[in-house]
Amino acid sequence: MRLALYQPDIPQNTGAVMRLAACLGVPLDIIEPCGFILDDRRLRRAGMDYIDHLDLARHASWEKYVAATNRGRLVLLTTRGSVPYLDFGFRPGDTLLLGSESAGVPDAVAEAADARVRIPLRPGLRSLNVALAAAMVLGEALRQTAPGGMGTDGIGMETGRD
Ligand SMILES: C[S@@+](CC[C@H](N)C(=O)[O-])C[C@H]1O[C@@H](n2cnc3c(N)ncnc32)[C@H](O)[C@@H]1O
Repeated sequence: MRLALYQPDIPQNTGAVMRLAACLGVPLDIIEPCGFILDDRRLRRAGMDYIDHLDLARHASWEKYVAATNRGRLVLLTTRGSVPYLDFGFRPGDTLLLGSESAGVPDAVAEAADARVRIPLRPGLRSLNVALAAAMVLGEALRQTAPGGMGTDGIGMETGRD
């Protein structure tokens, strides 16, 4: 299982996804350009020292990401997905791709995905924060594919920080 962020806009969100990926032992791909400088201090603050435990790959463009990665299925999280994520059968090699905060992903990227899943929301409400959407779907994907394997119990890194 991997996570991928398509052209993220908000460093605090990217920091939160980095922390999620580090804590659950899931590699993260960031598809640039980002709406901020990737070593932005706001991102460091959000990702804190968890960033140092992250398996991170950066890609200069969508085309370079597609060419460079040897991955399984690309599962796009999108509010326009046809399949509710709880009805989707995840596989261990899947990459969960999330869109940018401002615009999601372009049609060409959505069409290149092998599947498009959505988190059902109450009528009239647009979308979740990208990091929360990532956490919900990653939790379900790991529950299905790695029962009992959502990382080791690393409680108490004893850094004195949350
Ligand atoms: C703030 S949302 C993007 C909203 C954007 N205006 C759009 O139309 O896609 C950022 C990302 O979080 C994920 N996301 C948020 N809510 C979601 C939902 N209900 N179902 C699936 N993915 C969701 C998607 O990957 C989305 O591209």
